[in-house]
Formats: sequence, C-alpha cells, structure tokens
Amino acid sequence: MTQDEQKQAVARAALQYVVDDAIIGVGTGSTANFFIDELAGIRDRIQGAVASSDATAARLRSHGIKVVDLNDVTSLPVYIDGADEITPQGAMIKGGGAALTREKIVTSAADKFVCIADGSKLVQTLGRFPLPVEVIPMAHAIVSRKLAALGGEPTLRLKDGQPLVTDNGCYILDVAGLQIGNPAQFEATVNNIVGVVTVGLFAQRCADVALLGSPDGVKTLVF
Ligand SMILES: O=C(CO)[C@H](O)[C@H](O)COP(=O)(O)O
Repeated sequence: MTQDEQKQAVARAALQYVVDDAIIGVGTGSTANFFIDELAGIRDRIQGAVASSDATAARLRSHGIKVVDLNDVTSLPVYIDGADEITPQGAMIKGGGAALTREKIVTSAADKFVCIADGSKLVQTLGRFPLPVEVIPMAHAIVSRKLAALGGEPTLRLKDGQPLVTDNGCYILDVAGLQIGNPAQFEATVNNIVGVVTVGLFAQRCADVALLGSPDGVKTLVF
C-alpha cells in the first residue's frame, strides 16, 4: 500500500470507534482529512463534531457535518487524529499542521484518543520530526534561546516568507536535533518556558489506541 492508501485504510478503520448519537472530536491533517471524508458516509449516526482547527471545521461543514463549539459540549467520548510520530508506548509528536494547541485542548476533553497514522510514523524515540512549539509572537526569540539551551535547534516556521500565524494568532517554532528520551518530562519542561503556548508533545496524555498502516493492512496498538 502507498502512504496515502495506508492513511485511507486507517481512516476507514477508525469509523469503528465513532460512538452513535455522540459528538466526536476530529483532528487536523491529511490523515484526519481522509477520516472526515469517511465520516461523511455515516454523518447521520452522530450529532456533530468538535474541530481542532479552522481547516477541519470547514471540511466537516463541506460534508454537511455539524460543527459544535467545545464550550457547548459536556461529553466527548472519542477524539480521532493523526500524528507526526508515535512511540510503541503511545507518546506522540503532533503539530506538523500547526493545530497542536487546539488538538491538545480537544484531546483533554475526550475520553479516548484514537491515533490514525501510516506506518512511517512509528518510531522508537521521538525527535526525528522537528518538535513544534506554539509561542506568543513577542516571545519567539527568547523562547528560541531557551529551547537551544535545552539542546534543540529551533526554527521559526514560515509561510510565503512570513511567520506562519496559527488559528490562535501565534507563531510556531520547529525544534530539530532532539532525541526525547523522557517525553512526559520534556513536555513539562517546555510547557514551563514563559511564552510557550503549547508544546506538540502528547506524552502526559498519550494515545489510547493507535491504528497504524502497514503493507499488510491496519495494525491496532492499545495502550
Ligand atoms: O498534528 C497534526 C496537525 O497539527 C497532524 O495530526 C500531523 O501533522 C500529522 O499529519 P498528517 O496526517 O498529514 O501526516
């Protein structure tokens, strides 16, 4: 299977985690987009979805799926999203699509996180993919220096030659050169830097289930 075929296969497999008559959380990125397209086929079975980005909200609406404000939701049985890297223990790097803060907020509201990813995302140690860190714009230089002091090589993410601005009006630093041996501890350390909005490490709250693509089909990991 190609990478896209793997993404489509895990997206389809994730439908089994959709809870009837519920509002579900939906992530951001190309794998999440495949999932939204699959979800359209069973949209009458759910009440609606909480979106982790403006792009996801637009795609849900384009399929006639109701987008619900998280503030109006008291129960979110499941959140389904991709990842940039995931370990065999379920810790993840996310934020390649710049949606890490809303992804982490929706994750915190969900009973279960189902990660859907092609097999290339499974790694033994997080950090080959540059770690996204969302920052308050006035603090990007000072936060960069602090991340460099932790051993990383931060780069301000650009779009069309200008700093990329997230849905929250913030910037993203992509931190290369890390080998993250203790993801939960590193998540706490980076979150503690003043000016950081969110670090794209999902380790204190890992995935509960991962559906990973492989040449032979979808493999399920339960954490
Ligand atoms: O965290 C994310 C967006 O902020 C995505 O889940 C992550 O970047 C994976 O994307 P893709 O499914 O396109 O490989």
